[in-house]
Amino acid sequence: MNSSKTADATRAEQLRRELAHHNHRYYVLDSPEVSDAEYDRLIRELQELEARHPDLITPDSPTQRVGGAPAEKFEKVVHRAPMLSLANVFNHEELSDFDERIRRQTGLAQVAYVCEPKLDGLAVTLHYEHGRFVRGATRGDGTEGEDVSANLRTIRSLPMELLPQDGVKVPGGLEVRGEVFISKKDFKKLNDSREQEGEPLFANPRNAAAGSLRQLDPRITATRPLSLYLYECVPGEGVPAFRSHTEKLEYLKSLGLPVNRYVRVESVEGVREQYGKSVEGRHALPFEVDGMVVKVDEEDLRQRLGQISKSPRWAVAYKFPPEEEATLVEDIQVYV
Ligand SMILES: CC(C)(C)c1nc(N2CCN(c3ncccn3)CC2)c2cc(C(N)=O)c(N)nc2n1
Repeated sequence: MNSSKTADATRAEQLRRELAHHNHRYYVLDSPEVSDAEYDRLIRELQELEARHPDLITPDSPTQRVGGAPAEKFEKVVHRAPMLSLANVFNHEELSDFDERIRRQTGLAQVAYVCEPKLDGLAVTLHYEHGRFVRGATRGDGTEGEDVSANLRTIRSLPMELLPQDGVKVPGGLEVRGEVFISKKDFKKLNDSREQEGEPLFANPRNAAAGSLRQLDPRITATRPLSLYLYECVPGEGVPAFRSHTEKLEYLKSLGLPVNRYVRVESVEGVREQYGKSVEGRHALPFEVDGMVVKVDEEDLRQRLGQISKSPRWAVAYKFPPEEEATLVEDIQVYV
């Protein structure tokens, strides 16, 4: 390479690193260090360098998020480890049954549970190799999903390259799972703009997220305000063995991955209390939820409990009652 080309290559690599850092600050930590104008200036400088030297373009460049031509169809992907389902509990008594069965099977007087908002989105699995995002898929039937990598790349909070914080070592291979969703604020903006354009409105954020992620044309997906939170990490070479779920979530955060901050560790009494608060508090959350996911925190307890067919014995979805407007419709039907 001649000197100016080498200089350009060095500058392009430096810009990619800077932009990945600012992307993490803005979309994952929600605390930008630079203005949007400054961020756009950096992106434009990288785009100009890549236009001058197309061979400098790397797949994880922030300029590659906006996706290429549409695919004919989605490729099928078989999940290396099945994506499990969740048994539902609907009331305190069923929650107590869940807790009592675990205490009986483990001989423990008390169990620590992690409570996570149950995001009303769709489950995905993401693969990173040597820290680079290489592929992502929908959950599908738990065994086989669809490769939606090009669409996932458009999600700004999905790092194209892991950003290890405070000296964490990046594993050779990493598979993480989480939920793609659209926040309430972004959903309203999306439907308002569709109304302006005379386009059909989305019924709810979950449908909008599912429809956007399953677009064959990633350029359309890139116009949709998709968000992502990760909550699971599949065991793999170079991936530490975690003592608890909370430790696992800290690890995901330390790699620059977005993790929901509304997560708490509670005793079963605390879960009950948290559930009561969340039924009321769900309207204050920035995203739609249809319950809480209650998970045993300790990894060794999970191992001892295992799973029944497709659902873990160590986690349940603690569902909220359907929204009041649903009952209103029933009343009208009864009245009619
Ligand atoms: C890893 C385990 C199995 C414990 C797990 N599984 C989940 N799900 C399974 C069933 N899923 C599913 N999806 C479609 C059809 C049937 N099951 C949808 C994801 C979780 C979903 C959420 C969420 N929504 O916020 C969450 N915070 N944690 C989860 N944790």
